[in-house]
Amino acid sequence: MRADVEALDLRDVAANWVNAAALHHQVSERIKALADLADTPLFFGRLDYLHAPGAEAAEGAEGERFYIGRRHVHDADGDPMVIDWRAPVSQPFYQASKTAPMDIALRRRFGYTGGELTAYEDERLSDPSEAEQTSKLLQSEIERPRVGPMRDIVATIQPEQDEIVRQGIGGTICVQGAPGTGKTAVGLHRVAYLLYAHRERLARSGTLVIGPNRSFLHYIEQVLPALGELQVAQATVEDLVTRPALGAEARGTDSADAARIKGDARLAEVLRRALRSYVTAPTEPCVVVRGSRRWRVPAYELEEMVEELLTRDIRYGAAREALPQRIAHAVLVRMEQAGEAPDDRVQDAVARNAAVKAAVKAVWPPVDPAKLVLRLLSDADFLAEHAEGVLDADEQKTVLWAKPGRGVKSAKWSPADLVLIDEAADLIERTPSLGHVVLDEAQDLSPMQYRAVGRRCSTGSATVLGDIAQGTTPWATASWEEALTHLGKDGAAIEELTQGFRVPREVIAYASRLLPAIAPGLSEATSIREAAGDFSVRAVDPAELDAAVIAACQDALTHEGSVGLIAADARVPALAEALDAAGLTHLSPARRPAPRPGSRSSRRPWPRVWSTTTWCWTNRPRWSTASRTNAPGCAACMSP
Ligand SMILES: Nc1ncnc2c1ncn2[C@@H]1O[C@H](COP(=O)(O)OP(=O)(O)OP(=O)(O)O)[C@@H](O)[C@H]1O
Repeated sequence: MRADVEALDLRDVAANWVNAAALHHQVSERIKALADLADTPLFFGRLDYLHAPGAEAAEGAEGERFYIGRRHVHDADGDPMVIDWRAPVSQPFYQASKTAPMDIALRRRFGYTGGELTAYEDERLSDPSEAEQTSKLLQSEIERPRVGPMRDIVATIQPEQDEIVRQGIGGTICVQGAPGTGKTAVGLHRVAYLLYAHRERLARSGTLVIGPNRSFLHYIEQVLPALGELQVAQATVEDLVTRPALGAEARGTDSADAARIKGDARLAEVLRRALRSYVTAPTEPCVVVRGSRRWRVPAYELEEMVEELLTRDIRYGAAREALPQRIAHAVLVRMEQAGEAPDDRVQDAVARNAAVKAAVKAVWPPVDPAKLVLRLLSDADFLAEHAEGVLDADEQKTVLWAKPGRGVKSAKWSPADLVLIDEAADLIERTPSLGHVVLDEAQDLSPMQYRAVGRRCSTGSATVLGDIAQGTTPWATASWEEALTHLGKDGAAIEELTQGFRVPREVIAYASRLLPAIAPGLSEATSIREAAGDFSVRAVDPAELDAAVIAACQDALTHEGSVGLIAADARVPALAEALDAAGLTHLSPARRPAPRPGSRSSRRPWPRVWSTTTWCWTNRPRWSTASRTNAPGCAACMSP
C-alpha cells in the first residue's frame, strides 16, 4: 500500500500550485501514516463468522474469515486482507463471549515476541462442548513488564473498556477509575475510534488530548501514531491558556489558598462584573455629518441601545461590534423620515463614521483581558467593587498581589492567573471549539480550569478521565457531577472502570484501605495482575533506612524494568547521594525522562531509578477543609 502511494505520479494533476502543494502534503502524510513499525505486527486476531456479516443468518449461508489488525490492509486488487480493529466487523473480537458469541464460530488470538509470531490461541465460541477459558496470551501480555513510552492495547482491549472506546461522538463521557485501570489507554483508543468513525467531521473541527504535564504527554505521544493517527494535538491546560498575543506568561506561583480561590468558579462572576463596568451610560448625543446635513441620535436613545445589548447574552466584543450598526440604523431611520432613500452601503458608511466610532469608544471601550485581570489583582478598590457579595474580605485579600503588577509583560503571573485571563478573553471574544477533547488526569483541575477546557469543546464533546481518589491539588473539584457542570457538560454519563492492569492485586488491596477516608463513594478496584510476593511492608531502623532503600532498589533492578522511588521532599538529597554512591543512575524529581534506549536521540545512559516526591497531606488545605472530605487526618500517612 505504501509503495502504491509512493509510486503516484503527481506531475500535472493539480490545476494550480496551491492544489499541487496541498496534494503533495496529503500524499506525504499518507506515506507517513503507512510507515512500517518494527515490532508492531499487522494483525493480532482472527474471527471466523458463522454467517457472512449482514447476510440473513439462514442455514447454509457461508461464513467469512477476517484478520483483525491495527489498520486496514488490502492486497494489490484492493481486496481486504486485514480489517481495522475499529470496524464494526471487528467488534466481536472484543465483545463476544461463550454466553453471547455474536455469530462467531472461532476467535483466534496471535501472540508475538518482538514482532515475530510465536503463538496462537483459539476459542470456539459457538461450540457448546468447549468450556469458557481465560486467555493465557491475554494474561501474559498484561503481565509483561513495561519500559519506556506507553503503547497501544488494541490486541487486548477488555469488554468494559471497548464499550467506552466505541461510544458515539455526540455525548460527553466521564470515566472514573482506580490507578492503572486503563483510563488513559481507553481515552487514546477512543480518539482513534472517533477519528475512524467521524474522520471528516473531526478533520474539520480538530481533536485534542489534554494531559497534566509535558512528561505525561511525552509518555503517551507514541500511542496514536502507532495506530496511524497523526492529526491529534496534545497540550497541558497551561499551554491552552497561555495566549502569546496577550503577552502574559506564567512566571510566578500562588499560595495554596490563593490558587484555590482563583480556581473557584465564583471568579467567573467577578470577571464578568468587572468587564461590564467598562460600559458607561452615554451622556452626549452622537452627531453624524454627511454632506450638508447633520443627523443627531440623542443620548437617551444611545442609552436604550446599550441597555438592550447588555441584557442580551452576547460577548463583550460582539456587542461592541453591533453598536455602530445600531447607531447607523437610527441615523438611517432619520434619513428616511427626511425623504432620503439610503441603502445598505450608506448604513455601513455611517457605522464607520468617525463620530460613531468615537461614541462607541466612549461608552463601550475596547478591553484587553490581561489588563483587566492585572487591574483586578492589583487594585483593591476595583476588586472590592466587583467581588462584593461574591468573595469575602479575607478572600479578596488573599488573591490580591502583595506587590501590584506594573504591566502585563512584567507582572509575575501564576498559572491560575492565566486561567483568569483566558476566562476574560472568552467573555470578550468566543474561544473556538474543537470537535472532541480528551481530558486526562482531570481530578486535579480547578473549576476555572474546567471552564477553560469546556470552552474548547463547547460545540463538540469530551472524554473526561480521572480518579477522584487521586486528586492532589488543593483546588481540585470535589465530585465528577460538579466538574462536568463547570465543563458545561451537565449530566454527562459517568462510567466506572474497576479492573486494574498495572498495579498487582496485593498492592491495590493495600492502597484501597485509604478509600473510605479519601473517596468514600468509590468502589474498590480489583486487579488482574497476580504477581504474588511482589509486595512487602518492612519496618527498618531509621539509622539503616538509606542503606535499606538502596538494597531494595538493587534487588528490584535484578528484574526487567525501572524503579520508582517515592520520598518526602526533605529526603531527596540524601537518597540521591546514596544512589550515586551505589552507582545507580537516577532522575531527580520533575526531570523529564531521557529518550528510550536505542532511540537515535539517546546519548545519556537510561536511568534505572526515577525518584519522585510526595507530601504529607495534613498541611494541605484540601484535607483541612471539613466540607471537602471526612478525612480524620492525613490521608497519606494516616496520622491523626
Ligand atoms: N486492556 C489492556 N490490556 C493490556 N494492558 C492494558 C489494558 N488496559 C490498560 N493496560 C495497561 O495498564 C497500564 C495502565 O493503564 P493507564 O495508564 O491507561 O491507566 P490509568 O487508569 O490511566 O492510570 P492512572 O490512574 O495512574 O492514571 C498501562 O501500561 C496500559 O497499557
